[in-house]
Amino acid sequence: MKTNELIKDLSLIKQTGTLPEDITALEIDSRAVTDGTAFVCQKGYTVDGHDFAGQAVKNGAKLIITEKELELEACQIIVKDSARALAFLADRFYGSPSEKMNVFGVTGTNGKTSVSNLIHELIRKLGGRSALSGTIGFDLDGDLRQSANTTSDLLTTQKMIHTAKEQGISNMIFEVSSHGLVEGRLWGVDFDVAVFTNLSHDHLDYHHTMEHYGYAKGLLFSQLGQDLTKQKAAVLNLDDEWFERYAQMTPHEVISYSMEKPADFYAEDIQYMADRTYYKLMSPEGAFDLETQLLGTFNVSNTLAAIAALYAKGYRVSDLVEALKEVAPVSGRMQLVPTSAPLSIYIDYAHTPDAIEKAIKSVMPFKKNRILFLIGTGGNRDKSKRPAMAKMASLADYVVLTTDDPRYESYESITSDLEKGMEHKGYACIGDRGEAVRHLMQQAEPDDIIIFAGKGHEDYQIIENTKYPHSDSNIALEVIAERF
Ligand SMILES: CC(=O)N[C@H]1[C@@H](OP(=O)(O)OP(=O)(O)OC[C@H]2O[C@@H](n3ccc(=O)[nH]c3=O)[C@H](O)[C@@H]2O)O[C@H](CO)[C@@H](O)[C@@H]1O[C@H](C)C(=O)N[C@@H](C)C(=O)N[C@H](CCC(=O)O)C(=O)O
Ligand SMILES: Nc1ncnc2c1ncn2[C@@H]1O[C@H](COP(=O)(O)OP(=O)(O)OP(=O)(O)O)[C@@H](O)[C@H]1O
Repeated sequence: MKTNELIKDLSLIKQTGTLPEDITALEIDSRAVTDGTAFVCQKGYTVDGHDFAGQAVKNGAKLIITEKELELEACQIIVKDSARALAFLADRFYGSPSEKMNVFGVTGTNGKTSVSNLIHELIRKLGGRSALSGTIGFDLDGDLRQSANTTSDLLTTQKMIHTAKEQGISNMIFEVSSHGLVEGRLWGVDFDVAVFTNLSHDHLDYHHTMEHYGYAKGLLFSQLGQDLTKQKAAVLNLDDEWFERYAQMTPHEVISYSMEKPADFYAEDIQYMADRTYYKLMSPEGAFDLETQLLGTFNVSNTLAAIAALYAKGYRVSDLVEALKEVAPVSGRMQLVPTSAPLSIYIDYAHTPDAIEKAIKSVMPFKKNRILFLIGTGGNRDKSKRPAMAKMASLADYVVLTTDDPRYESYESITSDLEKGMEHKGYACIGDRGEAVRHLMQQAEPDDIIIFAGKGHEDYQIIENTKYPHSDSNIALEVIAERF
């Protein structure tokens, strides 16, 4: 791209050296720089990209965008704020791709992956093409690639939208974390529909207060912007106390959904089965009998959110209801493990108090014997939620308290924090997750319902800084083979 074109209108303090005529790429990581790249220095919390500008030049960078003048051979553009400069440059370099696509953002404490995946799969079942970025990776219309974060850094985000657009995909779904919003990783993304699932205790090691956490999530709704000529909408959960505040953050249409009261989309006569859920969907286009393979109360809410989001972009409710029957559960979210043993095993990703409560309550309607529940928490992360998680786990008849990526924290430190919240004596503390799963399966009796929570789709345990292979379901099936 012509460098003059790239930096035209960029707010800059000064330029040193001669501007290269063209640049071949835009990067923020010196390790990715190749000949002819423009390198934008970004400050992290632990390291500062300005310290890698020299490395970037060695690797071929011809232009450095920096907040301070550096002792370097390459041309430098000095800006006041390099994060804002990056938002401008990435949007310009990739030709504002989000403006030419239908972009959906899904935020909330729980349900982001589930709702994003539902929107993505519904579009595809109805003949459209869609890309999805989130915890599970970057899914380019069925081609899954790895990504490091739920919400990727700003440059990766723009690259993903550009890649999807280049491949003729016209829909892009983002799972949006509060970290990503606060750090401006989505600056420049022109969202069409912003969806809110719910807000409850999580990530207080990062946000410190629920007020700040709630504010952070709200940034997505203000990011719908003020251009009322575009068909945009906020899809908000009427059952959550943040509904009103988020509605106030946007002048665009608000579409409500609820499991508890009349809303634009709401559920009546819900029936929970071990492998299906049925309800009557009340919608602006009338009432529909809805059937889904997704399980649990929270998935009723998630399906309502996804249907409302697509309705906002003109999809017919009847088509969505029909397509939903075929959509499979997201990997590791109340996923039934096939077994011939006379009991039910679910793998779930619940790792907040609210999600744990909902996971256990969702199997209660078809409980015949006991509910056995295994939960761990990560080491060196939000410790304040641990007792609250165990308090909710106490809803189960028998609980195993363990770890979920202990990192550098001792097993004992994690399980003793959890133990503080237990409300009955039917539990065991076993730090090693593999042993914990084994122990729980040794207790299992016919007709029990077993839930392994916290790991979901993940197939590893992080101990210190190493990932070890781990699968709750494989261990459970091994014990079943020995015992049943
Ligand atoms: C370990 C850690 O705390 N990392 C945070 C920290 O990064 P950092 O200090 O290591 O700096 P960096 O951003 O890696 O590096 C700064 C710059 O130097 C550059 N660099 C670095 C090294 C090098 O050799 N060359 C080089 O050019 C980097 O490319 C970057 O441009 O500061 C950055 C802010 O500028 C954060 O974005 C980053 O969060 C990382 C990405 C992270 O994983 N954060 C987690 C908490 C997170 O965001 N999680 C949410 C999930 C939430 C949920 O579960 O719902 C998510 O969205 O994934
Ligand atoms: N709408 C919901 N309300 C409460 N709990 C939910 C909801 N949807 C899912 N859950 C629970 O939260 C767990 C994680 O679901 P999901 O991955 O969809 O959420 P998430 O917001 O993407 O979480 P993360 O960002 O940690 O991946 C599920 O396994 C389930 O236990």
